[in-house]
Amino acid sequence: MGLVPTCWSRPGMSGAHLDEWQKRSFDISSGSCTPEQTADAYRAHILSIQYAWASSQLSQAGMASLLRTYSERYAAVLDSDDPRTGLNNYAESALHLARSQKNYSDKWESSLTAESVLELPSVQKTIQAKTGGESFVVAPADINITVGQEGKGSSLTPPFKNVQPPQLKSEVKIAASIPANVSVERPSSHEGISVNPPSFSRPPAQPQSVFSRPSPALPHVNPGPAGVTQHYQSSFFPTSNTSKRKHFYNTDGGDVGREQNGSQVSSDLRAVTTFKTAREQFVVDQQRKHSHQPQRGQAPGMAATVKKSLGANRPRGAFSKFVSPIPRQEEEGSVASRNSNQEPQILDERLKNFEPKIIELIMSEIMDHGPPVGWDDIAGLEFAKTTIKEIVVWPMLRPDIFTGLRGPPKGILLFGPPGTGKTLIGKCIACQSGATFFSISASSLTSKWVGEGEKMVRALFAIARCHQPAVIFIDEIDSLLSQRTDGEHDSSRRIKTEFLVQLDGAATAAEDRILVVGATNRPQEIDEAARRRLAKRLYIPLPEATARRQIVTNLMAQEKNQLGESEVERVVTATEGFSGADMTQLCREAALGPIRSIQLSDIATITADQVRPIIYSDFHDALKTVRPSVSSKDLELYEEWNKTFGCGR
Ligand SMILES: Nc1ncnc2c1ncn2[C@@H]1O[C@H](COP(=O)(O)OP(=O)(O)OP(=O)(O)O)[C@@H](O)[C@H]1O
Ligand SMILES: [Mg+2]
Repeated sequence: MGLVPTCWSRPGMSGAHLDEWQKRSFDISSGSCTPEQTADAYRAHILSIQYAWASSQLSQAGMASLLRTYSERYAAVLDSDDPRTGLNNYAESALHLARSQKNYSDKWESSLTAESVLELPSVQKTIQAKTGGESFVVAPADINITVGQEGKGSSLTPPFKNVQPPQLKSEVKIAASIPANVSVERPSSHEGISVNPPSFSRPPAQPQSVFSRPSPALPHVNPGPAGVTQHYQSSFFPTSNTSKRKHFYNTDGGDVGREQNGSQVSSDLRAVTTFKTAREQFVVDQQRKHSHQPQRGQAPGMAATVKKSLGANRPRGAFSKFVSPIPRQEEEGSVASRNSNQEPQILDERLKNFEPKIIELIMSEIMDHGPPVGWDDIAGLEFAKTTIKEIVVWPMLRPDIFTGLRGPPKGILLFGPPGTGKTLIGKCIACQSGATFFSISASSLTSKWVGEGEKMVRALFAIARCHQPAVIFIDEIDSLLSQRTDGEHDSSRRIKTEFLVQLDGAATAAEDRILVVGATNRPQEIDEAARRRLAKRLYIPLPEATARRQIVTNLMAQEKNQLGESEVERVVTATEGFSGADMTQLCREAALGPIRSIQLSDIATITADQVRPIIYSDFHDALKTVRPSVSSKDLELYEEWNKTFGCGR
């Protein structure tokens, strides 16, 4: 006994100091002390250790080791039921208080009501001793029992005012459900008021847990009767039933959601612990991910169209989804729940025959973010815009009216010279139609694997069917649906065939609200079967004078300019044969005019306000470098094709 662990010693610790500690230890364990004295001495010893650690006389490791040693000895004195050596912490009265402790499915409620405290034999005994055998009834409400504050006087309510408290030394506050303002102190003797239930003060042989129970290895001492104030979170504390407690402690992440009896405690437990198993964390991440995905096809006019990446940008690191090549037995039963967490978009029965990889690839083609494009942003093209509104927007909004003969066509082809706004119209449809908008490029439907391409096309239409109303926009559709030739590769031929079947075949039901919008500047290369299926073929011509004026006015409105109406008119006249893209390019070039007029030496210091406005001469200069990109010969071809196949007036 009295051995000081070697970890106590550390450089700089004096020999005299060590002797002192050894002496104190010996005094405690010499056997000449009463249990109370021994307990007090151990407690003082523990405080000294903490003090020594706090004042840097003791290392962390040394302090922890000593605390462990002395806390155990201290606890042994408290718990021993031998009256010669211990304080019998598990005395009858303490067990009595703990008896009504509920199992861990309920919030723990102490039996320590005002009545029960008064009924305690030790309390009655004390009261009777002090009042000469008189007994009285006390209204429990708002009783403030503070027993045993040595030298501080009594704070008892009137009926107790003559009662002298027993000689107690410390205070234990029970923060459980004691009725208003009842605070009861704990005596150091087992004859006094003992309100600390055993499972509170020291659950025997409990492993380390997430609870705030002090650990012997930490600078908190074992909760004892004196000198230590404990605030227990009773609802987090497990029952004293060992088997249940064992189950409770052994509950791993997988059990958390499965607990039946322990739902209250487990939810509380989850509230206090931040630990999650990898699987739980994964489920939470997935839910978060999918909850962030906007509802598609719900809000017409919602902003935004940016094509999602085609999977290449998705993380492939440690956090990417691992798909085991062999389905595990135990997982098969929980496929539904797993799917509900991980792949909610693949729940549809109609998609069950498709590989998740393909579905994921197609889903990534859905546009749902990006700069909003409105109909007014498209200059001119009034006929095309009106027709598209008729075919796309209104039937999407009022499917009940657009039925039968009024039903929209299944396909539209936008054709015309480059840079005239075909892609812009596609973006506008994406924003304005309120439909799920798939922007598909030919490359995303082709695959190096034989047979994958057709599957992709089938999956595309199947997913679109699940997300109706849907618009499938295929820019540069000529690359996908060009004329079928004898020499072409078999796989690309099959993709085309599949596309035609899906577009107008048995696979497509009459009531399906799926519209394919194709755009091309090479309409003559489109396969004749595809041409027929893209029933509405709209010519998107070069902008007329009005449209060109609108483009210039719209773009100049965003910049500081000094263009008069007549000057704008001169620009419009000078740009005959320009496409919309050419007009945009011209305005960009003109906007650089004021910058070019700045001296090179000033460019670093000039403020934005000092840059002069755009003037007509800037356009004049720009017109020298920007030329129309569409030749008149090309235009004739478009006009010709429009006369033959187009649906315009
Ligand atoms: N009618 C228009 N109104 C306003 N801006 C237009 C118009 N047409 C073209 N533009 C401008 O030209 C740019 C290019 O247009 P867009 O990409 O729609 O051309 P396109 O018809 O798809 O060409 P391509 O056939 O080469 O794909 C647009 O971003 C826009 O700035
Ligand atoms: Mg385009």
